[in-house]
Amino acid sequence: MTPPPRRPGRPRQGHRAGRRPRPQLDGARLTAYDVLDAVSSRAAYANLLLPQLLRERQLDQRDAAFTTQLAYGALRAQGTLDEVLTGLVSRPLAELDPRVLDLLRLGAYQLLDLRVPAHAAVDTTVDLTRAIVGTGASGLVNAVLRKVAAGGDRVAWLDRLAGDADGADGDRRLALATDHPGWIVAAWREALDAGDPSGAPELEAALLADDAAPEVHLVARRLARDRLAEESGGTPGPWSPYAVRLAGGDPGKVPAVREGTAAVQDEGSQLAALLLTRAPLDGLDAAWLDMCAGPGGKAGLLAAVRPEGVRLTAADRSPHRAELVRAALGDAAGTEVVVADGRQPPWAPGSFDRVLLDAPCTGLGALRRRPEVRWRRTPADVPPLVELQTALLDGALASVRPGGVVAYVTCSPHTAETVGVVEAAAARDDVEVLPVAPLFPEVPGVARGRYGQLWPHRHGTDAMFMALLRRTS
Ligand SMILES: C[S@@+](CC[C@H](N)C(=O)[O-])C[C@H]1O[C@@H](n2cnc3c(N)ncnc32)[C@H](O)[C@@H]1O
Repeated sequence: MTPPPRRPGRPRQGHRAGRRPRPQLDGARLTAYDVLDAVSSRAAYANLLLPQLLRERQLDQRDAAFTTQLAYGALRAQGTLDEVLTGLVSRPLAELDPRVLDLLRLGAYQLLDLRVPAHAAVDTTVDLTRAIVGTGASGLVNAVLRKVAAGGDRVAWLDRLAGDADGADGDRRLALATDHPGWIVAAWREALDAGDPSGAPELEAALLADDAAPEVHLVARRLARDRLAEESGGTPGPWSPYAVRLAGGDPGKVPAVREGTAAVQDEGSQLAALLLTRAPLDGLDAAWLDMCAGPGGKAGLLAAVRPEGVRLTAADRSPHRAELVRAALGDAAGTEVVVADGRQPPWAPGSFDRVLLDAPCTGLGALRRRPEVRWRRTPADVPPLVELQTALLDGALASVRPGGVVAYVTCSPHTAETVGVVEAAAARDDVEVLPVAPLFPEVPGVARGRYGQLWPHRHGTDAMFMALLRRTS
């Protein structure tokens, strides 16, 4: 086992240094706790912090895998774990010391989801509590976790929490069983058009797919896909002609990724960029715009696949993200990067033949990648984003010439951010909707009415939404 790392963390309370030898802390559990603590106390992103901690603390492979399982799992299951804990603590959870709450989540997750033997889960969490918070708190943690263990496994707890809910209330059971907030379950049901009970199996599959770790996908930008597959040990992706899917390993070690001729990019994002290129167009096809381009994933692919002579402008409101786009485009000829607010485009109206609007969104389509996001996002996040998306789509439609096309893309299947925004624009006299599915005949199950929708459970991609609009005059 790896020796326990020194913990940076917050100052400990209730522990007088020098009086008692510090218990031998479990490095994996301590690191997982530190991730939970950083997420709840300073809104850190686990997928950025965890790899950094694993590197710094040099956990061995087995401990690193256990840490990842613990940290991601407990963050993903947070809402369900909190429902279990709520009935076992005399105060509202929000009134607990946040460190104690995170420790309880960590312990309860081991008991309910990992089936770690009760004595190991409880004792290690009590040791952590004593070291991190103090002896007083360790009594509470001990008592509560023993009650969690006594309540049986996850199924027994779900039976108690959800009762025999069925029909519409079945969503509550589904929410608890798949670790999603109820509003996201309702949003998925709507997006899958799974309003009737026969849609339920797909709804469950869609929710479960959010709980599985995603494969790493690469995009071959400036080398043949077969060569990339060969040098990375991956296999060609099923949908994008540029995609390679990796079974494992560090993509940063693939020579083409290091050299910049390939990059990490979800296959769904590749299709979203390709949508722009596949749209039928009458007349001139010489100027493309990626209006929300940072950090440059789709712009990088567009730059690589555009026909000769096409000029690509990549814009972003954020100077920092525009800088990342510059790095992604490298020295590609016929490209320019501008810092611009797409709601008030600085270029002349109708300047472009094709415009990609990969709009800022809730990111609910990539829940697999960010375990804590489902609990951080709330329904109140949606309306301001819809307002921004609507204004950006207006800007995109103003930027395209009559006869030109706008691809509207989000990494969210939420109906308000997707169909809602596009239908409002499509009601204009000078806009027509072009069906997406015929442009992807090789991708089954992509049609969402006239629009396109990828799903992790159907396509093994993020849940990207795609729509295509043409300016008619
Ligand atoms: C979903 S991300 C784009 C991802 C990018 N297309 C890629 O594939 O790497 C949305 C981007 O929109 C930018 N953005 C937000 N509001 C904007 C605005 N009003 N005008 C232009 N860009 C904006 C954000 O800075 C962010 O980089």
